[in-house]
Amino acid sequence: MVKDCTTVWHNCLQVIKDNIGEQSYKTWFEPIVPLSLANNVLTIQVPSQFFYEWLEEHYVSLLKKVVFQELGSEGRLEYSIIVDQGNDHSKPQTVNIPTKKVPSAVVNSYSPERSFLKNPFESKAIDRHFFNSQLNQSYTFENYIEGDCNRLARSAGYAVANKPGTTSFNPLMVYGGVGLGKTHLVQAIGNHIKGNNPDKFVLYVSSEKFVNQFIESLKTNNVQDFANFYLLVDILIIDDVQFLSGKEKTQEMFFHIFNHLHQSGKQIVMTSDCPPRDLKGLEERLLSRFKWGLTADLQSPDFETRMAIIQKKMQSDGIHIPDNVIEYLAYSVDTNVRELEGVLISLIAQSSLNRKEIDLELAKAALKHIIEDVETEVNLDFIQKTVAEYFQVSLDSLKAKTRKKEIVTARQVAMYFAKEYTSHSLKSIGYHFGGRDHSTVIHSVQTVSDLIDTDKKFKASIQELQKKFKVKAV
Ligand SMILES: Nc1ncnc2c1ncn2[C@@H]1O[C@H](COP(=O)(O)OP(=O)(O)OP(=O)(O)O)[C@@H](O)[C@H]1O
Repeated sequence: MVKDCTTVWHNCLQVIKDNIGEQSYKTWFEPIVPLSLANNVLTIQVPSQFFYEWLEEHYVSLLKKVVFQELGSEGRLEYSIIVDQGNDHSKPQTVNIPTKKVPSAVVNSYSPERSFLKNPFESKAIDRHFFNSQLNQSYTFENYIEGDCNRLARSAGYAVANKPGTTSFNPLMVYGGVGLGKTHLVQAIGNHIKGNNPDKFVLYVSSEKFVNQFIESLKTNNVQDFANFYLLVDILIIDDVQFLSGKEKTQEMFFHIFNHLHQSGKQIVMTSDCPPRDLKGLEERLLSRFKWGLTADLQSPDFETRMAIIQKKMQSDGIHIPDNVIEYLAYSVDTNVRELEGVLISLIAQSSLNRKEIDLELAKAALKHIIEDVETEVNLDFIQKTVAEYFQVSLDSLKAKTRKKEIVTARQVAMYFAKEYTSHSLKSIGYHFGGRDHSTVIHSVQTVSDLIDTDKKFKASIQELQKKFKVKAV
C-alpha cells in the first residue's frame, strides 16, 4: 500500500501524543504541517528556525523513532522552515535530519501503544527484550521535586522502587487532584525498578487502556490470553483506577489479576483521583484490597516547591530565567504542576518567537491569557486580605475596635506593609483601619520593626508575607 504524508504523520503523532505532555504536544506538534513523502523522506513544515531547533534539541530521538517505526530504516525526516512569517515571499528552508537506524531493542522498548493494543498478549512466554513497559523515561525520581505536598507518597514510592513486592506498601495507592504528579511518580517507580532490574516485567497501563484491552479480548475470544499476559507481570502500575468504576466485568478480571500478583509477591502500584473510600462504583472486595498496603495523597505544591519545580525544569532545559520571574510564576500559578509547566512552555516559546529576553514584563504578558485574576498591584485591600488570611483572622476584625492579641498583631502587620508598599499617607492608612489616627499607625510600624529585630519566628512570618507582596509589587 502506498503511504501518503498525511497518514504517516498522523500515525507518528499518535505515538508522540502518548509520550509527551499535552501542553508540549499542543505547542510543538500541532503547528507542524506534513508537506510531502517521497523516496521514504517525510517532509514536515515548522513555523520558524527556533521551532526547528527546539524540536531538534528536545524531541529528535522521539522523532527518529517514530519515523523509523513508520518508514523503516531507510526513512528520513526533513524539516521545511518558514523563514519569514507574515511575508508572502517566504521561502521554506529545508534541513535534513537523517534518521539513523535505531537498534531493534530500542525500538521494541518504545514500540507504539497501538501495536501493544492490537496484540498485547501475542505470546504466553513473553520475550523480555520485546516487552514494552509503556514507561515514559523522562519521568524519574531525580526530576521529581519533593515538598510537603508529596513527601509521604514520594518516600513510599521510593521504598517500593527499591524493594518491589517486599515492603508493606503493597499495593501502593497514590491519589490526588488533576496534574499533581501521580503519573510522574508511579512511572518514576517503574523506571527505577527497570533500571535496577532489567529482567523484571514492569508494566504501566492506564485503567482506560486496561478496560479497552479487556473488551477487545472479549470480542476476539482471547480472555484467557489477556489474563495470562497480566499474570506474568512482576510490577503492575495501573493509573487512574477510578476509571474502572461501574465496569463490573473488568473489575472481576482485575480482582483475579490483583489477587494472583499479590499472592505471588508481585508489586502493584495504583493511582486514583480520590482516596479509596470515595471511589464510587467499585466493588467492596476490590476497595478493601486497595487499602491493604499504603494509601498516600498528593497535595497542591506550596510556593517553595513550585519555585523548585520551575528551577529544575529550567535547569534541565538549559534556560535561564531571572529569580524575580520565577517568583512571579510560582506565586501566580498555584493550581497544579501541569498548568505551571504550560505557562513555562508558552513563556519560553514567546521569548524565542519574539526574540525577547525572559523578563517580568514578558512573563506578565504570557500569563495574561492563562490566568485571569493576577493582581498586578499591591493595594490596601490586597494587603489586608493577605495578612488576615495569613493570621487566620477575619478581614472585618482588622478594622474593628477589638484588642484581642492576635488581631492586634495582624492589624499592626497590615499597617506596616501598607506603609511599606503603598503610597497612602499615615492618615489615610489609619482611616482604612477603622478610622484610627496617624499616631496609631506610627506606633504599629515601630512595634513591627522592633519585633523583626528581636523575634526570629516573627521575622520569618514577615518574610513569608513579604514574598507575596514583593512579587506583586514589581
Ligand atoms: N513534584 C514534581 N516535580 C516535578 N515535576 C512534577 C511534579 N509533580 C508534577 N510534575 C509534572 O507535572 C506534570 C503533570 O504531572 P502528572 O501527569 O504526573 O499529573 P497527574 O496527577 O497524573 O495528572 P492527571 O490527574 O491529569 O492524570 C508532569 O509533566 C510532571 O512531570
